[in-house]
Parts: sequence; C-alpha cells; structure tokens
Amino acid sequence: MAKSEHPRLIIQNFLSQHLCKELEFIHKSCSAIGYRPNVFSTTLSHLIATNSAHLILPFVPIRERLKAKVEEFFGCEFELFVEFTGLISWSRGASIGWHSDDNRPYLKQRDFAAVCYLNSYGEDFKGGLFHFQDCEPTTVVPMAGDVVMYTADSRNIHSVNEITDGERLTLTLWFSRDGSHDEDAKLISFLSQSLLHSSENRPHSYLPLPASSNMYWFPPEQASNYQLGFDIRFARIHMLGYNLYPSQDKSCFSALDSSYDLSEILMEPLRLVRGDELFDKEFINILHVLQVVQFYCWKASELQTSENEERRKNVVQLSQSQWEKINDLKLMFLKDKQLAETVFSHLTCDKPRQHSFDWVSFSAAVTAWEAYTCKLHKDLLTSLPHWRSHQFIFSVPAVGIENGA
Ligand SMILES: O=C(O)CCC(=O)C(=O)O
Ligand SMILES: [Fe+2]
Repeated sequence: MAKSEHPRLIIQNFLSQHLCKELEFIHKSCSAIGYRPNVFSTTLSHLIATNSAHLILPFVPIRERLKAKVEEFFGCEFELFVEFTGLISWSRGASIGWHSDDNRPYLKQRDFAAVCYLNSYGEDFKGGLFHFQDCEPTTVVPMAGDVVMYTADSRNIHSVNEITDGERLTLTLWFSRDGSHDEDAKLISFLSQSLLHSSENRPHSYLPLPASSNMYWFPPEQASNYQLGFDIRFARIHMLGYNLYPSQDKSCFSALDSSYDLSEILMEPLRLVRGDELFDKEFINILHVLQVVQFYCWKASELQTSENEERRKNVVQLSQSQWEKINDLKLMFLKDKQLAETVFSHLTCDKPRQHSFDWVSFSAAVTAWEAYTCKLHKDLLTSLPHWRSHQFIFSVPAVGIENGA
C-alpha cells in the first residue's frame, strides 16, 4: 500500500503489445475530435453511439486489472468505480501544463488516474514526455505497454511536454469512490437502449454508423462551414494511401454545389481506390471503410498471401469520369492536405514501410474484419444480460472460455 507523500506507481509491460495494437486499431478507426486542441478521443459511450458497442469488449479485462491494481496499491479494495475510460491521442502541438486531475469543480469526484501508454516515445512520436512536479520519478518516458497510476489530487501535480511529431496514444482511466459517477451504470443503460433499437431497425447491426460530421472536422472551429481543414476519417484513409469513390450516382453532387449537404456523402456507400484501381466492394459509409482499412493495417503481416491470377478479379481500372468524382471528394473533405499531413504524420521516414499492399491480402482483411466484428458482437449480446443484472461491466466467463482466454 502506498504511504508516500506522492503516492504513485509505474509498471512496465502491464499491457501486452497485442492489446496496445488492438486499442490503436480501435482509436484510429473510431476517434472523434477531442476536448483540447490537437487531441482526438474515443470514449466508450462514443463507441456505443456509433453502433460499434462491441468494440468495448477488448477494454473489459484491462479495466478490471487496472481497477484491481489501483485498489490494491492505494489500499482501497472494493471501494472504487471507474469514472471514465477513453483512448486519447495527442498530435503535433498538443501539450498540458502543470495540473492535478481533479483541478476543476466538475472533476472533484476523481480520486485516482491510470494512464496506459499504447505507443512509444521516439518510435511513434517525439516530445510528449510526462513529468511529475515533485519527487522521483520526475520524468516518465512513455513506452507501449507501461502504465502510470497516481492520486488525482495536488500530491501529484504533473504535465506533458508538447508533441513535436507523430501521434501519442494512451488509454486513460479515472477512478472515483463516488458511486454516482460510476461509468458502468451509464454505459449499461445506454447499451441497453441502443442495442434494442439497432437490432429492431438495422439488418447489419454490427456495421458502424457515423456521429454527426462536425465531430470529425479538424480544426473544430471550422466545423460550422467546412471551409478550411479536413475530415479526420477521410484524412486517415488518405494518409494510408487510399482514395474514396462515392458509389451512388448523384446528379446534384458537385464540389461547387454548396446546396448539397456535405455531411451526407460520407454517410452513404463508398468504394475504395488504390492507385488507379477501384475495389469492387461497396462499404456502407466512411466509418465502415476506415475500420476495414485500419484493421488491414493492424493485421497485414498475418494476412500476406502470395500473388496469383485471382488478383485482378475484384478490382477494376478507373475511368476518367470516376477520377473526377474522386477528386471532387478530395476537394471537399481534404481542404488542407498539408495540415492533415502535419496532424497525422507517422514518422515514416524513421521506419521501414510496415507492409506492402496487395488486393488479395486486402480482401482477406475484409473477411477477417467481418469475422472479428461478428464474434465481438455476439460476445456483447451474451455479456449484456449479465452486465445488466449485476449493474457492472465485467469479463463474463463463458465469453472468455469461447475466446480461448
Ligand atoms: O497522457 C498523459 O501522459 C497524461 C495526460 C494528463 O495528464 C491528463 O489527461 O490529465
Ligand atoms: Fe493529468
């Protein structure tokens, strides 16, 4: 139990590299604009709101382990509630000065923090060192898998240096002794409503549904008219080397036609383009594309297949008129390409290319994404009745056994 004047704990390799990568996949395919400049976030309620509630499941065991560790170390077994769980990424320019985590009247319920690093200083981003104001250790170098736990009060004043390159990603949780701030109760109630609703009305209940477009526009000050900046989902897809083609033929669709509701286009079916090839599969909306593309990024090394004659079966060559539509989309959603490159830079110059692209392994990723998603969706439907009856989010043993966990 912590007796120090500055109660804190740092544990290396608390999370597996596999989990770090899985949470990175979730964040890069689901995040929205965050609460501070140059910050993006994925909260669990945002996952529910965008019909991706099944993606809560990978968080469940780690939330349990973190809470147990915090309770053990700070000597408050069975007293704590998770108050907030979120994936938070900081891009170039983001920083936070000296503060404690309960330093606002509306944050007073926060008793403890746990910050898990999902990627690494020097490799994935530059800057972004964490500092405690008093006592050792004064500096924490974020490394994937490590966690820092500390009291949320003024005994642990801390800061984070400005990010100068790349995207720094954490899983951050706060814990409270106050049951009225229990995140689980709110999530279970939201889950119950939204799952009931979605299975009644939607045939593919596991497919993502975007939130309102302004939640994805960067910088957020421009989200009222979309004149400057970019859509973060579109930019992430573009940065990975893809273009998008709007499947539906809209005669009113034009980059210059301001009467067309921009936000609608990315909610509608889209197809994926690489080089001058169009992939012959329709995705239901941009979040669907983004999830599959990020899944391919995560799993590519496991999906490498040898080239064969089947390769060209599911791609077609783009025509001139199709190129025009692709460029129209780019003009609308990637107004400032340079800014997008700055915000989502990958330190690629320091790293060898992670994988080479081919449509055969990409098609395998589409199938594998569907299997991954359906499995989680099924596990969620199995878990929810248990969560509801206990009013508590926990790893349901039957689901764990099925997973081979
Ligand atoms: O990401 C970190 O290392 C700490 C972030 C932080 O201090 C906060 O969100 O309050
Ligand atoms: Fe903080």
